[in-house]
Amino acid sequence: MEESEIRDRADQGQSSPGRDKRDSSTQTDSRVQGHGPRLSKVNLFTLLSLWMELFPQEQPEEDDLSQTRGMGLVVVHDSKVVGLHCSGPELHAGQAAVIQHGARLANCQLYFSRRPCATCLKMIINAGVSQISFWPGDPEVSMLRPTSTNQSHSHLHSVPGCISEKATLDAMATEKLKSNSRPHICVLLQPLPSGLSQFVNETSRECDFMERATDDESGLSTGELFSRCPSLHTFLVPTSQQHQEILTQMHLENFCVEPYFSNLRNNMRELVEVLAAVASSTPEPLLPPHHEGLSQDIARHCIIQARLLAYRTDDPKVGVGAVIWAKGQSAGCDGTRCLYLVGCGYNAYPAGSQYAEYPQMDNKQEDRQRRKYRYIIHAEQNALTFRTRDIKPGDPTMLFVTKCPCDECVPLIRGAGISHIYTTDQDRDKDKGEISYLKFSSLKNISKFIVSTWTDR
Ligand SMILES: O=c1ccn([C@H]2C[C@H](O)[C@@H](COP(=O)(O)OP(=O)(O)OP(=O)(O)O)O2)c(=O)[nH]1
Repeated sequence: MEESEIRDRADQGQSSPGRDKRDSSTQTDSRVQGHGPRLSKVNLFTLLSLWMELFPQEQPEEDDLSQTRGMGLVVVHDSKVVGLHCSGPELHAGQAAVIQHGARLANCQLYFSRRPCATCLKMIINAGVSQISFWPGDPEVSMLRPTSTNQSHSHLHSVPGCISEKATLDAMATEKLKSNSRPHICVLLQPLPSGLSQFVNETSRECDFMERATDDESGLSTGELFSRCPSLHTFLVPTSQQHQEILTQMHLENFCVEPYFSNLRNNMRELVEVLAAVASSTPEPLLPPHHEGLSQDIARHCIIQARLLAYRTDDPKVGVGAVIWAKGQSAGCDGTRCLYLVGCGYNAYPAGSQYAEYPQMDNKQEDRQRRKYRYIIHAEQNALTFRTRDIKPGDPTMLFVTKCPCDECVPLIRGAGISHIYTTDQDRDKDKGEISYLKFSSLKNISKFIVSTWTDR
């Protein structure tokens, strides 16, 4: 369908500031030039949507009889993430977004981890979103699952040619909604920039979490990392035949033509592998028994979100990601229960300056005017500046950040009313001249959890 598209080039039609800057003639530091590639926005939003589908649930939300799968959803406005949602026991992710954002969904772009069902789609279209993108795997109303048996989850791959009437009717309705609606409904799937998989793999192995979690397993291959996260298999349709059948039912038969089909499956697998590398190198925290914040699995889930955001950094050398969640007074309407997103970000040059020629060098550059520190907005600063909700004094508000907050950020975090910080020991208590990390340790009245050991200090 012409509304559906697969982009063949990462960041096609968009600038790639990090790479442009790295190639510029002002680069003199070999470490800067050697920095890895970055995630495109589309890839970042796609990965966050897949990861949201796996948000830890109190009880499994999937209902074999209803055939409806849980889903993840990222709501984006002006290129900023304004909502992270997942399906819960009562509401689908799309419905939850309508309830939480209402008419503010107008002109937003939505990234779903599956093609949403007609029930969600009609409400989202009605809210006036500008674009709906979905992962081209098994849709929300599953086409892999047999209807009339009580087969377990593990059998749902193995039934080709068994698409239920419910799934077929849903596919027809979604197609009708799609062809009669204003928003652009598409598959936005970009290939990873070359070298990104390897970069994520290497940095995951080197990161604090992996070193401490699995000292003896530093040689794990991507495949092995992948096999440690079996839940990620849910995003890949097991056989080519089943996948083609599903795409055809979704009126995406043009995706079944070679070489596009093989490219599609390959791109999907590579993206899931990135998620596998990041997720499998982040162990569950060992939070102390008296801990009043989040459960271990939710804390881990959020730090993985921050780690994904870090791969979108503008800094040619150090990526930092931050995400802020708050706990409301009453149970929320989606699978995140009482938790709602406040904001998220990564370290980058000021918004809108992708073509600007800002200094990028670190402390090793003797000419201080060419150092980056006075120009880069820190991950926490972006998360706070572009927050989608106000921080309410009564609601515990949790910052997850992949690097120890520096002295520039600590007063902002305190001033904003953050009550819990989950971070790492990286550079803590160091004074590096242009940037120092001395204030964090003496920060009072905020609960601090250090990821390297995942204890409170
Ligand atoms: O709380 C913080 C602290 C730092 N940063 C970002 C800002 C800058 O983009 C980068 C600086 O990283 P670092 O302190 O590691 O300095 P470096 O000179 O780039 O690296 P290093 O001194 O570790 O070699 O991290 C944040 O986003 N949040």
